[in-house]
Amino acid sequence: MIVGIPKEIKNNENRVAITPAGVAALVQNGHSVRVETSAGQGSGFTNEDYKAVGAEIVETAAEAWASDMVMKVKEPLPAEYGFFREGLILFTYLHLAPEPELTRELIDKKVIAIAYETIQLDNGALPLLMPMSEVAGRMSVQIGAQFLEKQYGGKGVLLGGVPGVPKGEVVVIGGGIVGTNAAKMALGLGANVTIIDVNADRLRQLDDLFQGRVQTLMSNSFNIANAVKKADLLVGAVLIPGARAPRLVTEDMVKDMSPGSVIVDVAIDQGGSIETVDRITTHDKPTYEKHGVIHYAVANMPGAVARTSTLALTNVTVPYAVQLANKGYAQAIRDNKALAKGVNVIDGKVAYKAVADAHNLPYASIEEVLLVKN
Ligand SMILES: NC(=O)C1=CN([C@@H]2O[C@H](COP(=O)(O)OP(=O)(O)OC[C@H]3O[C@@H](n4cnc5c(N)ncnc54)[C@H](O)[C@@H]3O)[C@@H](O)[C@H]2O)C=CC1
Ligand SMILES: CC(=O)C(=O)O
Repeated sequence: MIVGIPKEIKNNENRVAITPAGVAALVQNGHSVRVETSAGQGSGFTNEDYKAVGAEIVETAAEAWASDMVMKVKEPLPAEYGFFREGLILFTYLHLAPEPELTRELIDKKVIAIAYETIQLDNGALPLLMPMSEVAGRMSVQIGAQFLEKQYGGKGVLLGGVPGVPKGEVVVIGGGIVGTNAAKMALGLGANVTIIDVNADRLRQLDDLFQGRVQTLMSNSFNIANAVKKADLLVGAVLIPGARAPRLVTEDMVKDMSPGSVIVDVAIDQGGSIETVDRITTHDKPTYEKHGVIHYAVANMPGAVARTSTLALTNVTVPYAVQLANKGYAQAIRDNKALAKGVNVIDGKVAYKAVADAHNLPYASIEEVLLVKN
């Protein structure tokens, strides 16, 4: 199989979908890899690094896309839709629930679109989302701490406080991978931390993990309103896999926050969990202010720490890419239930229920689609 690696084109997206180690793994399995020139630059990998392990360097995005399978990091942007074609395997983050136009293009062009973020193990874990959630969760607090500084428009609160002065209040909604990593960083800085989740078992685990050093709260609008009101830094970290993020923090709750507080809505890639997060921001201009509160809503946070993120991402994506390349997508999906859950669009049908529901489109299970192919 020929595997293509285009250069990422999203604002400040410095990650790349494969490292030289990943190229080596595919080449050892008998595949060819085309890497668009300088695709690895932002992550510290040169064309020569890729050539040394057997990749072909191609000059244009079109040449990289003219492959059997394209691996990317971020969802394709409109400038890339022209490269879609029937039978192309696209293996990348897709976040289709808030992206009707992209969903329609993938359906119409009959792309086999496999989303990193919905590949799911039997225990519910999302192994290809996890490393980037670890990165974004950790970043959310360092970013929030920065924007709380006066010169960035913040209220001038140091999250750890100092002896004799109150600590900052960090409220995290969603106690999964992003939320846990945000809490670790916030505790490390010495802040008071509250984690809100809808899953009582998860709250128990968090209470054990942090040995009572965080306040856990059941997610309901009463608890959220009270917690948000006192937050210096609010981190949005909820997820219902594949679905549009639930809007848990209302505009009125944001109005109740004190001026100069900061919201980091990590869940923006699934549409955002806070009512006043009404746009996606970029690393170039990461924040806007509403009701006196600073809002940060960058959908590719890990792109800013690309070296770490590319290594962490490709550690988990490449083994699945090798399966897809070795077996072909249909057999790979039949053999690997976790991978099958990654299929969002195939043969012009939406094969992930939450995505179909988000767009009021018909849903066809992957089993049905594969049966027709037999
Ligand atoms: N902006 C960015 O650059 C990045 C964004 N993300 C996003 O961050 C979000 C969180 O990801 P993970 O932590 O990996 O997900 P996760 O599945 O590990 O955790 C989500 C948590 O939300 C909780 N939850 C669901 N509904 C809730 C509700 N109504 N109230 C309170 N909690 C609720 C779940 O019980 C779960 O514990 C996702 O949208 C993910 O795509 C991840 C990485 C980078
Ligand atoms: C998860 C995701 O969307 C990202 O890492 O950019």
